[in-house]
Amino acid sequence: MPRLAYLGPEGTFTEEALRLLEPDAERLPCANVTAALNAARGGEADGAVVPLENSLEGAITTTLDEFAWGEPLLITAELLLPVRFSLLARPGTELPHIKRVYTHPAAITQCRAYVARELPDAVVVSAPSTAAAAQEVALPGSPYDAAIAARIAGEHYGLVELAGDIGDRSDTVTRFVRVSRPGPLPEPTGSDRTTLVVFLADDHPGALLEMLTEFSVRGVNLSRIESRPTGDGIGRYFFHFDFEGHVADARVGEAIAGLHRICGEVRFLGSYPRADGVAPQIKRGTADGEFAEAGEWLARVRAGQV
Ligand SMILES: O=C(O)C(=O)C[C@]1(C(=O)O)C=C[C@@H](O)C=C1
Repeated sequence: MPRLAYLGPEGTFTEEALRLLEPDAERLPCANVTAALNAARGGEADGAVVPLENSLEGAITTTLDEFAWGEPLLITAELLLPVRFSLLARPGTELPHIKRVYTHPAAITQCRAYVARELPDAVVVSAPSTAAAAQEVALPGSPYDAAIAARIAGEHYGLVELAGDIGDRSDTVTRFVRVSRPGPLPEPTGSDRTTLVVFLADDHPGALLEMLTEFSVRGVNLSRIESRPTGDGIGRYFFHFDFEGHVADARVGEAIAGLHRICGEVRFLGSYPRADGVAPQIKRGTADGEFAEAGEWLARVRAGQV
């Protein structure tokens, strides 16, 4: 039974994602995303489950930066989890009494319209996670009047739901990934995704276009591109890419090798089955067989068999 670290305490969306990804895993709750990833890196856990992006808010930047700078980890699975937020309070609390709300920063951005409309005078304070907020609000002397968290967190910590589904959109989804220390990759399934971090060799006109060309000419469809500051000053960025396909696919392998030739550093973060099961459209001339046939043709040309 694998032991998986996650952003705790019990009742976070990350825990729900972990339970769906690995129902039989032993769960190790951690105080934050970095601690969960470090537990996986250090061997305290066999892996970790962390949020990577949200369909409304975008990237979870802590996760992106950990993947780029920390000890290498490999993504082995992904999951798309619908996220529904509730306003939770101690029994007896009424909406007009709520002056201090506690929740995770990702929930603050996703519930902005509700808070502005229903709690215009409330101060919203950042918590380590939505469940940590619910746990804190449940304490009798808590300085907070309400938490924004999953309904299940309210049930777990003995809070009542004052309002449900308070997100700005009711179709919001967070994408979670399971990571492990480097080891064998998941086998290609025909519906896979690959994730990379790329550092430029130098800053020059067309550097981004050159990277994108490596994908474009091989028919590799990107699903996410993100720039993150390197920390070396204004205007210095590295790039995160998600794209369709598995590194075992010829077009993907060739694109990554191309990036390795032209960029400063490429960090491979894994090839793993897509959560939505969608198979990529293979453009003419980019199927594995076509790459193999072209290689054989080139070998004949080089041997003078024209
Ligand atoms: O606080 C939690 O419950 C989490 O699992 C974290 C997190 C996030 O980091 O985005 C996960 C899903 C929601 O988007 C809100 C918070």
